[in-house]
Amino acid sequence: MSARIGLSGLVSGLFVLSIALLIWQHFGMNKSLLIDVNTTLPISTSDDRFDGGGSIAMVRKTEQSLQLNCQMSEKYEWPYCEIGILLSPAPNGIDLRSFDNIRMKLSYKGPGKHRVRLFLRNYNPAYSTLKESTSWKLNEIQFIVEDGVDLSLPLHKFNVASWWLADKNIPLDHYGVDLSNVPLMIISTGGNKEAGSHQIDVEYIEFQGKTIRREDLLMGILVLWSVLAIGVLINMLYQLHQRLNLIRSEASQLVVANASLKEEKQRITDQAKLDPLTQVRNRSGIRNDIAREMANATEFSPLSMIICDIDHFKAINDTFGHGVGDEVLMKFAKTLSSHVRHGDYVVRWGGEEFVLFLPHTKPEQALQIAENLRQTIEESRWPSKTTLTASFGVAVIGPEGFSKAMEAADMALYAAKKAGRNRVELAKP
Ligand SMILES: Nc1nc2c(ncn2[C@@H]2O[C@H](COP(=O)(O)OP(=O)(O)OP(=O)(O)O)[C@@H](O)[C@H]2O)c(=O)[nH]1
Repeated sequence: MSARIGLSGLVSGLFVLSIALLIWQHFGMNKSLLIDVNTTLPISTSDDRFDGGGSIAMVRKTEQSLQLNCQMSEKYEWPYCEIGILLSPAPNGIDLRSFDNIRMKLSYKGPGKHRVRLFLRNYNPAYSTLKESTSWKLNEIQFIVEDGVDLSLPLHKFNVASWWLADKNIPLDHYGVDLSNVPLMIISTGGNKEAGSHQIDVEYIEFQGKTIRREDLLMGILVLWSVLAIGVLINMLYQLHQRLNLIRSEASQLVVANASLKEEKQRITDQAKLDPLTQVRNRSGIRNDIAREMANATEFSPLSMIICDIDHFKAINDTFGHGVGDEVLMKFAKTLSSHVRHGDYVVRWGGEEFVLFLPHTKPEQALQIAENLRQTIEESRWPSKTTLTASFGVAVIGPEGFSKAMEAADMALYAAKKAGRNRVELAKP
């Protein structure tokens, strides 16, 4: 919850910051480079006499302007006079790319059209040499001066003089306007061939721009939003990873708990199948096993059963008490269990009566087992030095079913009891 509040706070904060920066950039963040009569930059003149012409240029500072006086002669095909202002000594010019506009106030007196050219010469070692300033790229713009009117020239309107490109054999890669390293600015008469006196007054020239360009600011804001988005994404992945780990650990705890519950359930189920006193099976604990053994039994490999009942057990209880009676029952069960095979079943059927189920055992074999048990019981030592005997009824669980076999075994037991006890009887077919 608090992370969500933190995130929405961050998004709102960044949104407000972005808007504030854009507004500030639009109305503020201004920078300028002003050149007027007070400039300390080195100023020079040149004219077409260098090219064989006869025009004479002179510059002076008046109270309000830099003044170019030009005695234009028609001797040269393209007569001109110009003022050069050294912005910075080559090869280190100034970078004008962060400016986007030039404001200026000029006035022009003289015959013909009052055209003026502004050159921004760019130095680049790829095509420029220090000695020859004509090798510096000729970025130019031409305009007509209206006296006393402020002019505004966007820098993107400049182009490179085509005659200069041809004259200097400039490779195609360098054809475009380049204002990244400008040492020299030139104000020149522009294509006006009328002979006579021409006067250009430069009141000021101001390069205007923004300390941060709109494109750069937008890029910066985009980067900020991208960083935020990536941060949020990484945080979400981290949170998901943490939750996944938590779920995994909870799942493994559940697996452990489930396994121990299963164990406990199995223990309780097993316990429920046992007689609590003697720890042999009880009746309900044998049901499924007997059903299975009956299904597996065949005529040649039958399932036999022996019912055995302690003789005169009541007398033991009466003589020695129930505690001794219990001890006798426990030892009796142990004796039965230790004298049958693994895979046979010993069940306390109730009171002092036990039933043995013997898979894959024929009646004569069951009879022999019962006889062995009878002898063992008779010969064993019993608690309180009492003597003990038991009677046995043997039967086979045949196709007639369990109840019939149980009935037959019970009758055999009854016969054994009737015949004097401590005997084994086989059920009548
Ligand atoms: N100590 C003890 N006695 C039990 C338990 N279950 C049954 N008895 C006793 O076992 C005795 C069984 O007596 P009877 O059914 O008369 O049989 P008997 O005395 O063995 O006589 P016969 O079977 O005819 O030889 C009763 O006194 C029951 O109280 C038990 O868990 N512990």
